[in-house]
Amino acid sequence: MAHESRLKRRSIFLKGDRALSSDMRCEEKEVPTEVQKEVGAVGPVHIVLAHEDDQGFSLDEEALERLLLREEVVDLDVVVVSVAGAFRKGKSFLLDFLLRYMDNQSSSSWMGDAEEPLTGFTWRGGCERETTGIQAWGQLFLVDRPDGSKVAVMLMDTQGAFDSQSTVRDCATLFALSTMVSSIQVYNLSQNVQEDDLQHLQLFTEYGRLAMEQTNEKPFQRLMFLVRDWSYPYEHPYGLEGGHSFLEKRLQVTQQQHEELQTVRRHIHSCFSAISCFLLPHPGLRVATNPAFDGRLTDIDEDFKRELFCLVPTLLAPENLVVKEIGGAKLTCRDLLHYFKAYMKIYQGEELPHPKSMLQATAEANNLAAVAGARALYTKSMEQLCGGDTPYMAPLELSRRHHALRLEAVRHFRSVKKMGGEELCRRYQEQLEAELDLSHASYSKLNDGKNIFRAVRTPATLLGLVFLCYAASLFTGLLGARWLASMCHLLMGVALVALLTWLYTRYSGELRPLGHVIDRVAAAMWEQVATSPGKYTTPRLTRDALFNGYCLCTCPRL
Ligand SMILES: Nc1nc2c(ncn2[C@@H]2O[C@H](COP(=O)(O)OP(=O)(O)OP(=O)(O)O)[C@@H](O)[C@H]2O)c(=O)[nH]1
Ligand SMILES: [Mg+2]
Repeated sequence: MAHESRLKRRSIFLKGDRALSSDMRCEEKEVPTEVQKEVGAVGPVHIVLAHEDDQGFSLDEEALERLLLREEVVDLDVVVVSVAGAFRKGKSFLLDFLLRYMDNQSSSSWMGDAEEPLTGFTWRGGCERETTGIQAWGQLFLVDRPDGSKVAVMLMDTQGAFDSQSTVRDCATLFALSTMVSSIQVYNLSQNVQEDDLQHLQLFTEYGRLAMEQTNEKPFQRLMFLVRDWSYPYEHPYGLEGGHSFLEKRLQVTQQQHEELQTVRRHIHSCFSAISCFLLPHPGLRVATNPAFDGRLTDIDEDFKRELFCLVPTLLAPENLVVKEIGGAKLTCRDLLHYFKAYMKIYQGEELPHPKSMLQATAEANNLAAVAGARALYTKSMEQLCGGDTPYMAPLELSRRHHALRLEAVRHFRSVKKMGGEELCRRYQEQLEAELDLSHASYSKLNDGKNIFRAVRTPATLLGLVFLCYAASLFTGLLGARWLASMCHLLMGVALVALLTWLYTRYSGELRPLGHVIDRVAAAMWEQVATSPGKYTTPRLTRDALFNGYCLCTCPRL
């Protein structure tokens, strides 16, 4: 029965066929869903589509709904097994063996006939990438677990990271997404676990964690480091136990380690509830280099087959299946659909920062550090010159000193060695200059605030107005113009109330918007008087001169 289903699959998705031209292979990729609908055959389904020309990814909601909302699975707890890692490292090839196991769970000969080509998820030799976006197997497998519960198992294949067509953001998005929706993530590596593998895992999982709600729990479930082509069985034997001792050593945190190495390891431990490692031998030269290899078992080395026979049940045996949980709650297929949509929306939005390449991130960090150093230099000197505790300073002098210090800060910025080239350096220099100009504006305001005449401007204006109105009311009263005198009285009352209100706002710190309005009205009146031509001529006060206090002795009104 399982063999029959494999045959049906193969008749439609014979992937190892080297006779196919690359164009034909492209057409083949588009066919599955249509064919599936017509003849009811099962194949890989593109659930996350990768778009050309830097257009990012989109979720094929219909395809995902067809998969997860099927009557027989919709309310079952879901187990999601995903394989992710660098491109061209045998991920899809491995997934096809996982498929064989799921197709034939109860048989010990699940690996299939010796001469049967390997089919299922598209795999092939060559150096160009094959899988794009995220693909799921077009059928969820029903499994009875030892505790009597029934679960639905979904197998997921992911676009390989670091191919020459994807940005760091693309790789991070796909890896993060597959980690977020899977309960078992297989991190597929070649030959060893290198420090950069751990750093990428850190970057990608952090990108995933960022898009999830913050909880104290570990955000992801099971992670398996799967090391392909392991060549040192004399140090750590193949399989799970060798993997365990190897990984323990690799992820060990010691006080002697540099902080950077410790952080990476702590981060990985903090992200997953369970971490394991499996060391898989090389499958043999026919698998790796023969263009006519179609996946048949006779062409694969015995060591590889023996270890594969142990690896697959480690992931998929009923007792080893892990139900997908988010925030401690188990997910059904229906729940998974909602989470998938929600996560996809977050990655399509703009609120998440863009992960960058190592050089780009380092260059930006260099430039930012240089900007910070230059800004600190400027701020320190300006604080000494016109900080909160220093006395009022002539604005022209302040402006002159600002320009000198700004020049010095820019010179300091340019003298620091930075990565990223002239273009990036210029961009950050412009940012620095804009920041220093802003700082100058706030220092100028602070300085203005220290000018005693500016501080008393509002009460002086209002008091002046009160006296003026009082004098006018007396004068108009004497002349017999009683209504005019009443108007002057009224105006005097308004000015008095404004003065008292202003004093209250300054004393209590309450009703600040009202105090601000009174300040602005008083300032407008003051300026009106100060700049009225012809009335106050000797000397004519400019606004700056007035507040500078430069012309104090020659200004009769002050
Ligand atoms: N060296 C080596 N080659 C393998 C192994 N498993 C599969 N291959 C070969 O690696 C090649 C690529 O296999 P795929 O399964 O298409 O690789 P992939 O990681 O899915 O590639 P992308 O979809 O492009 O990311 C094929 O020629 C396989 O025969 C392995 O364990 N070691
Ligand atoms: Mg692939």
